[in-house]
Amino acid sequence: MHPAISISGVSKTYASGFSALKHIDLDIRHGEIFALLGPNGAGKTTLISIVCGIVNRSSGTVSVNGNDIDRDYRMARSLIGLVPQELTVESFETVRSALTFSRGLFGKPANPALIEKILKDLSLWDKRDAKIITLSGGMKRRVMIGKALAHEPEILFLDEPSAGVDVELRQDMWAMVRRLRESGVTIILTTHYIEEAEEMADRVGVINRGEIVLVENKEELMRKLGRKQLRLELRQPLDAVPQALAGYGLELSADGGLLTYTYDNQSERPGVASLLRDLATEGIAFRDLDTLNSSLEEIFVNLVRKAS
Ligand SMILES: Nc1ncnc2c1ncn2[C@@H]1O[C@H](COP(=O)(O)OP(=O)(O)OP(=O)(O)O)[C@@H](O)[C@H]1O
Repeated sequence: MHPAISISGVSKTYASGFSALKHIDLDIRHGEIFALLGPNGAGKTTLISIVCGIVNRSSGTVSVNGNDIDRDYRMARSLIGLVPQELTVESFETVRSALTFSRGLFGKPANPALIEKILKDLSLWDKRDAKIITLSGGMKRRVMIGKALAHEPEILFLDEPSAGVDVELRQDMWAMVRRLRESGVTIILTTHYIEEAEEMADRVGVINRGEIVLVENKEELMRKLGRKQLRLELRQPLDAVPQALAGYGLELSADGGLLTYTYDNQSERPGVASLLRDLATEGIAFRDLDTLNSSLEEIFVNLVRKAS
């Protein structure tokens, strides 16, 4: 089976001479939610604009479910729905006619029942006859999503779906994107909100300065690169970490009451069980303990910093 999207050796140099993408290789699998994560200006919009045929690439090939975006442009494009970053809806059109029109652009026969279903799924049915100009920002964004879905694409691109969307609406949108995935749609979202990738993605691709720094299953990424901390609140403050525990690289708080042990899966440091045993041997008792996992945010910041 072909990947949903296959990007191979894609580069982009803008007319200004700026090299926005440098030899990108990336496959998107059917049915996944893939988050393309990167800071502002990393090249996310450029990459999806190339896949959607809006921006010409300088080199490389792209295919959508096996259809080359040059040779089989119409087929490739009809498999994709794009929700751009900026709201580009006709203000005086009604919600329902905007969706109906979008479907028509792809040469698909009218399907009022489908448009009704999409509007209901997006909680826009009540607004079906409202002019778009009268809607709130969050509703306009949902209209954009509806327009992108009206021709029944297999793959949906969401470019910065949370930009300018308040926290509550963001949750609604995430729930909606998950429902879409459950219905079999492959979803690629670009974001610089780590929270969004952490919340939604099956896989994460990190892009920085036009290069893919890493592509990884999200859980795996957090397991491999995430660090963990064990914090122990001591019964009796210590003046210093005993020599016998030097191998753990423990940190002692200024007041001597809190010991922190940082470890990761690649570390050579011994495990938690042996630390607890050694603490007991040293006669160090603790009142409480907790663990902290580093977030995708810390991992991301480290990756981007390293690559800079
Ligand atoms: N038409 C253009 N001509 C020259 N440079 C451009 C053009 N469009 C984009 N760029 C540059 O290419 C780089 C990548 O832009 P792009 O919009 O793809 O980034 P992005 O990752 O989507 O960032 P953002 O999250 O800010 O949208 C930026 O430095 C941008 O200034």
